[in-house]
Amino acid sequence: MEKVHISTPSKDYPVFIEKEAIGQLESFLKDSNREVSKILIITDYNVGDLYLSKLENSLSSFDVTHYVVPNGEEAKTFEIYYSCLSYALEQKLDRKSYILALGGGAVGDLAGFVAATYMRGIPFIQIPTTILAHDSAVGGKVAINHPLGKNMIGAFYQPEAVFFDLNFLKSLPLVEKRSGFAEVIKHGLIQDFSFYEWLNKNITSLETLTDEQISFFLKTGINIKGAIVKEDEKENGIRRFLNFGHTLGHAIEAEAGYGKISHGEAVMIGMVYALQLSKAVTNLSFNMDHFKGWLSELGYQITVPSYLDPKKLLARMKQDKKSIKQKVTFVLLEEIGQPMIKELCDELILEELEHLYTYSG
Ligand SMILES: NC(=O)c1ccc[n+]([C@@H]2O[C@H](COP(=O)([O-])OP(=O)(O)OC[C@H]3O[C@@H](n4cnc5c(N)ncnc54)[C@H](O)[C@@H]3O)[C@@H](O)[C@H]2O)c1
Ligand SMILES: O=C(O)C(=O)C[C@@H](O)[C@H](O)[C@H](O)COP(=O)(O)O
Ligand SMILES: [Zn+2]
Repeated sequence: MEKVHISTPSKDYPVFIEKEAIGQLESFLKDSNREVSKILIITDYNVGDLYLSKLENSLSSFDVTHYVVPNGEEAKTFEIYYSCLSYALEQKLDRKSYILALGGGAVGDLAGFVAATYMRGIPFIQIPTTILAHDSAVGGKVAINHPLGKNMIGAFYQPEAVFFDLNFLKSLPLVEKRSGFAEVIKHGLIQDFSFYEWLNKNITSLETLTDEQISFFLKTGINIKGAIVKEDEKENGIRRFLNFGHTLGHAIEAEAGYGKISHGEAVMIGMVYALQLSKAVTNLSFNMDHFKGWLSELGYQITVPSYLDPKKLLARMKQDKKSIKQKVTFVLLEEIGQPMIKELCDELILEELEHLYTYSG
């Protein structure tokens, strides 16, 4: 079984990446060092319909229950978080119980936060089912949203393991592939020029991705993220680079209403913006026309929807977790693969934002 090892100050854990990876889950849990009193699987309606019974059947020697939450961002609310905790209490989960997050990043973020806070923390395992979740399932950021900001209520809480079963990706709709692939491109842009070049050269359509391509870019992305999280688990320094494109991306998601524009698509607009800002601030040398042409080929919409007011987006960006005293801080690039952190003035932020309303791909 292919394995990436994640090492952080709070926990070391394996990420298994393979077709039929969940076939190994039961033996992982039966490891003599573990005592598993009960398992709660948290999933959403879409993923539950597709894969819940398969997962439950693979865990027949354990006492397993499940809780199904709404699809997508609707799962990352205080009400759903509270309902998961109530269900866990009703089912008498204890400190030897495991929570399994079966789904994309929304389920992973929610279930991880439930695990982090139930009885002050019980073990959990990520079972990602989207391309995007190569990012969200690794690194231990777990959270729910608040109407005033994305992921504002959360924790750093690492899973015991990640089981990335590549067969689950077969049912992923094109829009979700596009959302997830944005974070793959992010990993190349911030840390590895040759990986970015490989993606740019080899991935010309998201409809015809091969298993080999998917497996390669997921592993490379996870390795890039793992190396950063190893150095800076709690985001005091270089982990902020993983937020490339998110300053505007999160503002767009919140301002449009969670779930209206997918996380990856919002982050992609945010990355185009951050690249534009980098050109203005760091003299980044990068062929934007070529980049935007590639994104159009892949079907990305890279303009800010006209119904979003730039001043409201600026106000949202001031609430970003990287902002201190309402000064907006961006991840910029000096070169592809060389990120830096820079606080920018409101005038430049708004001036460059205007360009994103007019560009057509
Ligand atoms: N914690 C982190 O480090 C981190 C990193 C990146 C993103 N995120 C968060 O992740 C979330 C986005 O995650 P996502 O893009 O995986 O989306 P998601 O979990 O919202 O899933 C997207 C949609 O795809 C469906 N789906 C999931 N897997 C499927 C499958 N295999 N087949 C068919 N349909 C499937 C879901 O039901 C949902 O409708 C955002 O909330 C974002 O903030 C967190
Ligand atoms: O792992 C990280 O660190 C990231 O920033 C990864 C991002 O892709 C992800 O969307 C994360 O949830 C954003 O975190 P936030 O702290 O800005 O909410
Ligand atoms: Zn993200």
